[in-house]
Amino acid sequence: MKILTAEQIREIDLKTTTYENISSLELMKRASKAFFDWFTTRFTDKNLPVSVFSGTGNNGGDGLVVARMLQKSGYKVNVFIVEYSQHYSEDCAHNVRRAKVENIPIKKITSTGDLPSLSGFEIIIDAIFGTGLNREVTGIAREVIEKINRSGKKIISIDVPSGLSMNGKTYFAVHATETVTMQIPKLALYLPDNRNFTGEVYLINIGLNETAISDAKTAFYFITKQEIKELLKPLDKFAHKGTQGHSLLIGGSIGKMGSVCLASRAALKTGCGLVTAYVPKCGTSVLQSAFPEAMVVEDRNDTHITGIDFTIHPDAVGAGVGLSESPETQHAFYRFLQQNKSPLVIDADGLNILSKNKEWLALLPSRTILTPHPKELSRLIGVWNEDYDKIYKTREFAKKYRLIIVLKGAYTLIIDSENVYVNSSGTPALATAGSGDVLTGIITSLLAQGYEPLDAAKAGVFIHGLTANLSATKIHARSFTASDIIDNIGNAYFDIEK
Ligand SMILES: NC(=O)C1=CN([C@@H]2O[C@H](COP(=O)(O)OP(=O)(O)OC[C@H]3O[C@@H](n4cnc5c(N)ncnc54)[C@H](OP(=O)(O)O)[C@@H]3O)[C@@H](O)[C@H]2O)[C@@H](O)CC1
Ligand SMILES: Nc1ncnc2c1ncn2[C@@H]1O[C@H](COP(=O)(O)OP(=O)(O)O)[C@@H](O)[C@H]1O
Ligand SMILES: [K+]
Repeated sequence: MKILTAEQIREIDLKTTTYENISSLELMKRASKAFFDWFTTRFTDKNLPVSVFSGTGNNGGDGLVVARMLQKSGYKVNVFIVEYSQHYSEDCAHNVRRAKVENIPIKKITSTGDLPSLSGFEIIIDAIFGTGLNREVTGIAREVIEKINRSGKKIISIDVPSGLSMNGKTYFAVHATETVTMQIPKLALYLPDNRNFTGEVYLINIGLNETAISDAKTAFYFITKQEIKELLKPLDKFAHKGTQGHSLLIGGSIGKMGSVCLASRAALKTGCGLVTAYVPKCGTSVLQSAFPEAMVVEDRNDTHITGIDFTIHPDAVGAGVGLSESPETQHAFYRFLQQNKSPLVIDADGLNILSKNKEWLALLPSRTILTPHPKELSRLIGVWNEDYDKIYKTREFAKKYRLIIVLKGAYTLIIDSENVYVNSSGTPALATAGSGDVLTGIITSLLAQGYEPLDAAKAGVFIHGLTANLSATKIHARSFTASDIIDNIGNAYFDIEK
């Protein structure tokens, strides 16, 4: 699914009205009805007092239409118009008139003295600014937003939290508890810098014209379940373990053997036919008792890897989990990179070793997948100022070395030399020890099964996240562990194929 800019969305808006021969007012009604449906399925108690804060543009117009629909269906609604400009958009002005005729309580806020008490309201609907924001929020709009943010109430933003910049760092905006955005994902909603503004983000379909959307060019995408469903290959009736791919996981050192166990088990559970773990001697019995399905190739050294010599022919290699950064291991890793021809995933200490020896990056096969968390990324590419800067620097880095970067986070980003993909699955339950090791195993397995590196990264990240979504009502987020991710990979496949 495409992530688009405010300008592109405006164009799609316009094209929708032209192609479908409807007025902009009609489109506003469609959008507001979609929000109304979302709202009324979640908040069924019509006695909860609702306040709608509307601006004077089309986002405000949406707020007014929503207020009208809510009152008509029996909700108790009050509207506050934040008059930051005397100039109302045509559709907003129309809906102010309609709301007055329908006797909805409306109050204008033009100065500090007009600021209402919020204590009587349970829910605040924020429709002050949408994607039309084009400068810093000042004056009365700022005062209203400060008051809303201090209220401690549930704040539901229509389209975007008012004040959120669509193309740069945001310093001041509504702190929404939920953002209900209209059909097209906006990059700003998924950036960690904006986590205090967006709350939980929902996408609702408002019936924008599909041709208009497909005409829009972009380098930013939101990964959806449908897309992953389409890229997963069916299981061949005549499959046998030799046709399903052989994953090799290289890693582990004394005290850190769990990481390779997790990665190896995740690889097998993701569907490759064979898994071999390459570990130091101290890891052999650990691995074989924890995970009997795996084969083990043992390093000559006891506590950490010093050789990386093997005679098997893996279809993909995942290297780096629990590896350690001792000088002998670094040297072994260098020699491995010199010889390796298999598709490759590098994580954890593998990344740290590369950060210390940046010239080795040139040895990586084209489309190697690196899976850093933000700290590991900063060791590789240096520091950044804010999220947009981080994304562009990462894309440059991916381009320079022909890599695919999986930047882990609440919304994991997959970045190659051209495009940026935002993952849509996952919950904070994944913030648990070994979660990243499991991801390495999943992606390595998909690579071994013959998926293109970009597809392996997208599907792997999506499946990994989905295990947490599917477990949300069965395992409390606080007690969800990396092993629970592995145990739910099968459920994730079921859910995707549904
Ligand atoms: N396809 C879709 O998704 C659909 C979208 N729809 C809805 O339209 C929304 C976008 O509406 P919009 O373009 O009218 O802009 P909006 O955000 O309401 O701002 C209003 C005006 O405020 C002004 N202004 C800007 N910054 C300012 C500031 N800091 N302080 C003070 N003033 C400032 C600026 O005007 P200016 O002053 O620059 O002339 C701007 O034009 C969108 O988010 C969605 O809710 C649906 O209705 C239909 C389908
Ligand atoms: N709040 C969150 N929401 C969704 N996913 C998360 C969240 N926090 C962490 N994750 C995911 O969990 C994994 C953590 O990986 P990593 O930081 O390498 O952990 P570890 O080193 O413990 O294995 C990543 O895939 C990341 O995207
Ligand atoms: K808003």
